[in-house]
Amino acid sequence: MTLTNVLEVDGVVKSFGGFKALNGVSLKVSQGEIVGLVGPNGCGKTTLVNVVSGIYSCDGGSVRLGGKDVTHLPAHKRVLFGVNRTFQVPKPFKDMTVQENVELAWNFGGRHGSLRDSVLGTTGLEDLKDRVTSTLNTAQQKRLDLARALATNPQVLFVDELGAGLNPSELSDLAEMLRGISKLNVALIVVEHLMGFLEALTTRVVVLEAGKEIFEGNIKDAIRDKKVVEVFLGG
Ligand SMILES: Nc1ncnc2c1ncn2[C@@H]1O[C@H](COP(=O)(O)OP(=O)(O)OP(=O)(O)O)[C@@H](O)[C@H]1O
Repeated sequence: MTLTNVLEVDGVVKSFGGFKALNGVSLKVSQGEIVGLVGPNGCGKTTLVNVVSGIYSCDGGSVRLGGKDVTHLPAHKRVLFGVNRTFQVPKPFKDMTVQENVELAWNFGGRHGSLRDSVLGTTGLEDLKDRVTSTLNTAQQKRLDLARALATNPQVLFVDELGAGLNPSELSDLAEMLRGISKLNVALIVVEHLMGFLEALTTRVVVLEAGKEIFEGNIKDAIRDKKVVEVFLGG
């Protein structure tokens, strides 16, 4: 079976002043794949999410979505080419209900696709759809962030530290939810520090350090890799 690359990031560079937060990072992800993106604090994970989703422009390299070069498109246009992301700190419209937030995201995403009607079910928010968002707890707000991103019908979805602060039972529900989303042919790039969570979820991890990729492969091999161990444990 030939897998289609829905995301192709090639040699991306991003600088802040004289500091290179990303220094030639490449990444290919195929339809429905779940890839872990890991590395120590400040290695460039969120910057990569911001560059691919179009929040930041890049200073070199290219980003292709579904074969289309989107390197110079702003975030709101890239959404229409099938990329979206969640945020480490969710920022829903707090005075709106859960359903209204999802509707707004669906409008923003160009009103495409069939996910709109199923996202509340997929993210376990059906019973909360009429709740004003400010009354949701942290785990529920994170699920709403996921629902809003899904409502734009992404082919590629970055999930940025969605597991942080969740208890083991909430983490297990989240893993199940993400597996369900990948079965809808959405490619997931999961940014996470929780290695156990990633081991149960991903087929492949990419490890960044100081803006460069230092490992790509199976997580079992990653935790035995000399360079990876050095980066995480200082040797
Ligand atoms: N807007 C910005 N302006 C200046 N420096 C930035 C900016 N955004 C990120 N950086 C710097 O770029 C580097 C990479 O940051 P980034 O947030 O991508 O790391 P990260 O791997 O996501 O870290 P964490 O695991 O802590 O979330 C850091 O040194 C950070 O301070």
